Amino acid sequence: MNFKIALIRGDGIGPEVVEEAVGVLETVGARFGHSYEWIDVLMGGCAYDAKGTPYPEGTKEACQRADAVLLGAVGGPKWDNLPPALRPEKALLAIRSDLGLYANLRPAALRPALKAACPLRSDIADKGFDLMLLRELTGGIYFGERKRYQTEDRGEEASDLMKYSEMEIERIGRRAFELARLRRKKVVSVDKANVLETSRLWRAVMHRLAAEYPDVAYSDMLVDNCAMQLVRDPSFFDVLVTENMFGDILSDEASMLTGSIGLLPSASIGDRTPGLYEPIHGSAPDIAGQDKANPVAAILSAAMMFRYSFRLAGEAAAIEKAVDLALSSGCRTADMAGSGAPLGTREMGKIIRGNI
Ligand SMILES: NC(=O)c1ccc[n+]([C@@H]2O[C@H](COP(=O)([O-])OP(=O)(O)OC[C@H]3O[C@@H](n4cnc5c(N)ncnc54)[C@H](O)[C@@H]3O)[C@@H](O)[C@H]2O)c1
Ligand SMILES: CC(C)[C@H](C(=O)O)[C@@H](O)C(=O)O
Ligand SMILES: [Mg+2]
Repeated sequence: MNFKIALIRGDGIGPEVVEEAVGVLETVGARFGHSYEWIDVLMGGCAYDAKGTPYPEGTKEACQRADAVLLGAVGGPKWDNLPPALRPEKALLAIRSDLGLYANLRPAALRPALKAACPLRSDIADKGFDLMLLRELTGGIYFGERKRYQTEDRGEEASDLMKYSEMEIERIGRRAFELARLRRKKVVSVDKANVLETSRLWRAVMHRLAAEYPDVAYSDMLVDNCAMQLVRDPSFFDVLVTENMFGDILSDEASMLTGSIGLLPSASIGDRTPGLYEPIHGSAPDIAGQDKANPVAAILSAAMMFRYSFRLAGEAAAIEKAVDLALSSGCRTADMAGSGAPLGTREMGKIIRGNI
């Protein structure tokens, strides 16, 4: 088959890890008989530098015309003092929203070769874990009205509005139950219903849905407790569904249990639009341009593209096996190397390609 893939290489380590993911896609293409049309799309700080805006005209349309989008990361200190509307992160939120990508799948699994890298107690690490964090991606506090104004007697004041509709909660909730049916049939919904009204609505909708999926075990959990339960024993979780900001924070936490944030991929999916695939990590300005970044998260994002956009599970599994083989033969980038000698980004990518 021929796939049209939009590439948003982005900033910092973004271009470095996307390059390795593209190499892996090419290798999988050669092995399984697929070809690609690559469409380079400008977005983020690099787009601001080139065009004066992080989200140039035509970026959205180019992504809409593609079969899938692969993104590295955007942002970095160079652009941190721009006005909010010109910040690279604003473009990231815009593309997610414009493509209707409300469901963000962030799998966090302890890869067999990395048990020793897991910071949890050894008896817990030995059990392993494999959870799917499902993050609502186009609503909540990320998209509510923001204000900043001067008061008469309290100095400056700022507010960010957190808002959710039943429709937004129901569609992500259904995704959670459907995903759980393909896994271990367990959903934990994470909220802050002891304080937030949005969470009380979230919980009410989830309970209504749970009644429609009696074959799936359902429970609620408060987000502070969830942060603790994740580091106590992540094997408790199968599908964890939560709102936008809680999902952002909990997924970085979960990543470290797998050994490094450089390992975790994500898929952002809507109803009828191309999916967007990206590592959960950022542009890592501290290591950018040094051939130090771990390309595995981007490479596993390419595997998710095969699984969720192209519905080709064999190709996805081939990539995942190639990553596991590299890890079990001791290949480690600096973020995972401990006191051992680390491999560079390009070398790691080359070994994974060779394993396919
Ligand atoms: N999807 C995205 O585009 C995205 C996601 C998160 C952060 N960001 C942006 O990235 C910039 C930096 O953010 P941050 O420093 O808070 O988070 P970050 O994820 O970029 O980096 C956090 C730490 O993890 C390390 N790290 C991240 N990815 C790695 C990899 N693949 N291999 C090895 N080490 C890795 C970094 O070196 C750093 O020490 C900010 O501008 C932020 O807004 C973008
Ligand atoms: C860069 C930032 C806007 C983004 C988010 O918060 O969604 C990032 O942290 C992520 O996890 O993809
Ligand atoms: Mg994040």
